[in-house]
Amino acid sequence: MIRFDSVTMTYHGQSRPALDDVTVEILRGEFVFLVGASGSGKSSFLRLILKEERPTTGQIHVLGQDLRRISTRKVPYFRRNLGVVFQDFRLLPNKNVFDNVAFALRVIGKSRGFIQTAVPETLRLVGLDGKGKRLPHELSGGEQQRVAIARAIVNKPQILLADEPTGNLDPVTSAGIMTLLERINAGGTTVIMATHEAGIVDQMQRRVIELSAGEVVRDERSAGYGISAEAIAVEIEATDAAAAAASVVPTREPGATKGRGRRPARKSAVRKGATAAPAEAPAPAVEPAAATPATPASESAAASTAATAAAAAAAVAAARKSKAPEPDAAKAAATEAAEPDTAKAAATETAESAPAKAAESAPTKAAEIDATPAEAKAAKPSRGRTTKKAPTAKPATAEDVLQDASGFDSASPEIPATGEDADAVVAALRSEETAAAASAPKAKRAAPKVTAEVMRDAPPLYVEPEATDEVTDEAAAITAAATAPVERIPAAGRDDAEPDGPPGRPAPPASAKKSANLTLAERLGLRSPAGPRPGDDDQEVGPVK
Ligand SMILES: Nc1ncnc2c1ncn2[C@@H]1O[C@H](COP(=O)(O)OP(=O)(O)OP(=O)(O)O)[C@@H](O)[C@H]1O
Repeated sequence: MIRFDSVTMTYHGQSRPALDDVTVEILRGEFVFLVGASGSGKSSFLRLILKEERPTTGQIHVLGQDLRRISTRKVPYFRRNLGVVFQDFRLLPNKNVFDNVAFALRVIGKSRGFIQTAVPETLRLVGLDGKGKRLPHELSGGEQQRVAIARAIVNKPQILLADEPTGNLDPVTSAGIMTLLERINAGGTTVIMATHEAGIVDQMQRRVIELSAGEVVRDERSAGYGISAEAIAVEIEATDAAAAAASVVPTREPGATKGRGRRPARKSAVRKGATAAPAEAPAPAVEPAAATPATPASESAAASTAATAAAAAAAVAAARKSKAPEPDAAKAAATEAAEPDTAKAAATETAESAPAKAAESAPTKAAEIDATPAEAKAAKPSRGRTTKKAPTAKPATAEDVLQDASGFDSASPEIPATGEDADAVVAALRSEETAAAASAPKAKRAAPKVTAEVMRDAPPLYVEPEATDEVTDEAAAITAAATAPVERIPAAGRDDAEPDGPPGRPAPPASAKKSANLTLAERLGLRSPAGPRPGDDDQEVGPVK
């Protein structure tokens, strides 16, 4: 279904490839997690499948097509087989739920009748029945993501690509989204999801492809998030913090970060023991199918280091972004972040004071930076976590939606064939976006991570109807009574037989005579002949007399 053959992709102007000699095959119906540290190439992998980027070398086949052979003009049509979901939902803020989902269908020229059937059906599938008239800002984050998922699947794509779909959601809501994706996958859709959520990956035990510095370093069936992904994330963040510190503290201990420049994370993973958990034996080299669970001690050390590095980097970055004088505490913490021994102290110091100082001088900028003090604290009990960019639930532009949901590439001169005038739709949406900018939802902070416990305890998103319940049983009894075959008593066998039936036919039974005086509702069993019973709905179903 999807095949990468020795794919290397280097972005324009970059020296290091985002993906480096990647060869993988994903089969129809698989559920695949793409994991790896920030910058390891997950989004680039998804963009290549979408043909938003093209490989520098190597070949990609999707749905049996060599992507090199799909012309720019045909790309929108190719993308109709793919649904895409993002971390920041990308809904049209001034369109209600129904129209957000319908929009992609309108643009690709689906009939009004199709839309009227497909949209409610899909909303029901994602658990949003009855919410079609709500605007995105009237929904919770989880509901907004379900709208985005509904939009991605309404055209029944064969492949669903999800880039950090739970990154903006709290753990319980995230678990609900995962049950939804699982169900979509169970329906036959191939799902590829990039994520940092160790809890989700560990709990679901699906195929895991792990990237590190653009290379596939692990490809396991039924796997967890894996120690190497965590170690890489921790190491990179620590390195980032050290690099940030280096840039603001020109004269410091020469040995403090010697040889610790940003480097291929795979090598870092091998060195994890020396960096994140000095008390532990070095972690094993990354081998396919050889992920070893982290010991609690190494986990906690890793988490502390991650928190430290993240908080320090945030403080320094905030100060640098604001062009304000760097807070001393931030400098010190960032320097210390490179030293595992002082990680904990630095985390506390940084989390409590440095970002606060930085925020004083640049409140808006500081809010944009990842790893706030609260997050740094939240990171403590969890496994080594990365510090992704602070997710922002930004509203989509018309082009985004067209491109993401229906395969319209705004860079492409071609607009897919439409039932409505796509140009007009886009123009109208642009003006709506301008008006909506003021009411756009505020940026959210990253949610706490999903743990395996939360995944286990998450209520299913779909509530299957109860097989039996009181109302159903009662209704069934009434229906059975109303439709039960009438007992026919042969006229010859009755003493009181009256010759009132047509010759050759049995006379109507006594019950039939009696029923002649009943109302329609009574005859159908919808109303008791003895009058309403206690608790009966007193609405009339038919003429009483
Ligand atoms: N448009 C771009 N131009 C240049 N370089 C890019 C571009 N997009 C990504 N990169 C670089 O390519 C590498 C891989 O980035 P990518 O976004 O694929 O990583 P990722 O694993 O998805 O990260 P994250 O988890 O933070 O989303 C990074 O080094 C990144 O800086």
